Amino acid sequence: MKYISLLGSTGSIGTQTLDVIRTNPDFFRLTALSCGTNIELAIQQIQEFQPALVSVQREEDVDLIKKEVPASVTVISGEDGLMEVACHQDADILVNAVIGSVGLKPTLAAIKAGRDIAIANKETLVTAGHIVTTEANKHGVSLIPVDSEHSAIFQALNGEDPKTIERLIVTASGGSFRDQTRDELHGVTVEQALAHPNWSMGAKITIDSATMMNKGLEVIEAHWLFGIPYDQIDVLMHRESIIHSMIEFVDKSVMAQLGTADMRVPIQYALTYPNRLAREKGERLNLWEMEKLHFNKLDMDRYRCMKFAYEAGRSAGTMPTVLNAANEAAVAAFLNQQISFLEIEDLIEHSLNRHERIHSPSLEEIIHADEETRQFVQSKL
Ligand SMILES: NC(=O)C1=CN([C@@H]2O[C@H](COP(=O)(O)OP(=O)(O)OC[C@H]3O[C@@H](n4cnc5c(N)ncnc54)[C@H](OP(=O)(O)O)[C@@H]3O)[C@@H](O)[C@H]2O)C=CC1
Ligand SMILES: CC(=O)[C@@H](O)[C@H](O)COP(=O)(O)O
Ligand SMILES: [Mn+2]
Repeated sequence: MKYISLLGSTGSIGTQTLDVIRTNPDFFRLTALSCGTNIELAIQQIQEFQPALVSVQREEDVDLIKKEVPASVTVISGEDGLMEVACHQDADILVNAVIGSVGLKPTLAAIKAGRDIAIANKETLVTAGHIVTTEANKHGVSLIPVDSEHSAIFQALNGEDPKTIERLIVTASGGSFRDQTRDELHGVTVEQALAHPNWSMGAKITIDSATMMNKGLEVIEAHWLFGIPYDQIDVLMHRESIIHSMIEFVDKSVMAQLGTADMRVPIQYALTYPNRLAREKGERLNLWEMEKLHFNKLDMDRYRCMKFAYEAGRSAGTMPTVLNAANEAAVAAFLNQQISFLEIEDLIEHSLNRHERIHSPSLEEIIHADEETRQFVQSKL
C-alpha cells in the first residue's frame, strides 16, 4: 500500500491520478488533497476518497466543504494549506499536479519533510530548478517525473549509466496551430488554441503547447531532472505524440518510450517505480493502425518561445523565473481575452529584455523576480 498526498486534485493530472488510485485500491490510498476553486468536484472527491486532510485555495470555501464532508476530515486553506498537504505525515509520496509557480513553496516543504515527489508541476522546476534539485539531493528525496516526455526519458534511462547519455531528444506535437504559418496566427481564438490535436489537458498547458512554450519549459525541466546541458537537449517535431521522447547514448544507440496519449501511464509509473502494475483496461498501442509516424526539424523562427526558453535556460539565474512568470501572466491574459495569441510571445520577450539577471538567486530573489514580472505584464495589458 502506498499512501499519497495530491496537490491539484481537481485538475487534469489530479483527476487522472485519482483514477489511478480508484482503479488500484489495493495499492494506493489518498491521505490528503488540495484543490483550487472547483469546490463541487472537490466535495465529490472527498466523499469518495475520504482523505484525512483537505486544503482549498480560498478561506471562504472552507465552511462550504465542511458542511458536506465527514467531521473527521480536516479542512484548511491558502498557501499554508498547500504546504501542509504537501508534507502530510501519513503520505509516502506527494503528487504535485498544481499548475504554475504556486507549486514551488509546497515542493520545497515536501522535500524538507523527506517526501518523494511525483512531479507534474513543471513550472516549479523551471522557476527554481537549482534550488529544488539541490534541496532534493540534500534531503535524499526522489523527484520522479510525471510529464510524459520526462517519464519517457526516465523509463528509457532505467538501468543505464546517465553518464553515457549523448543527447536527449524531446518530442513535440506542435500544438493546435502546427499547420498554420505565423501570418495565419493573427486573430486566432482562445477556442481554436485550446484544441490540442492529441492530448486533453488543462487550459494553461494547452495554450503553452500551441505557443510551444510547453516544449521550452520541458527543455528546462529536462535539464534539471537529468542534469544534461542545454546543448545536449534537442527538440524533434513528431505530430502523433506516440514516441514520448528518446535518449541517444554515446554509442549512438537510441532508446525511445512509446505509448498512446494517456497520462495515467506516466502517473502510475511514477507511483509504482521501480515496479510496474498491470493496467488491464489500458489502451494498447497498435502501431499498424498508425500507418505513418512523422518527424520534422524544429523551426525556431516559427516558434519564438522555443528560442526564448533555450536562451533563458542557458543564461540561468533569474532568467527562467522571468520566462515562466511572464508566460503564466500572458497566457492568463490571453485566456481572459485581454491580449491576442501573438502578444503572448511579445510580452515574454519584453519581460526578458528588461530584466537584470541575478546570477545565483535565493528563494526570496526568485519570488521577487516572479512577482515583479507578473506586475510588469499586468501593467502592459
Ligand atoms: N494535463 C496534462 O496532461 C499535463 C500536465 N502537466 C503539468 O501538470 C501540472 C497540472 O496541469 P493540469 O492538470 O493540466 O492543470 P489544470 O489547470 O487542469 O489543474 C490545475 C490544478 O491546480 C489547482 N490550482 C490552480 N491554481 C491554484 C492555486 N493558486 N492554489 C491552489 N490550487 C490551484 C486547480 O484547482 P481548481 O481547478 O479547483 O481551481 C487544479 O486542481 C502543470 O504544471 C502542467 O504543466 C504535465 C504534463 C501533462
Ligand atoms: C502530455 C504532456 O506531457 C504534455 O506536456 C504534452 O507533451 C503536450 O504536447 P506538446 O507540447 O508536444 O504539444
Ligand atoms: Mn509534456
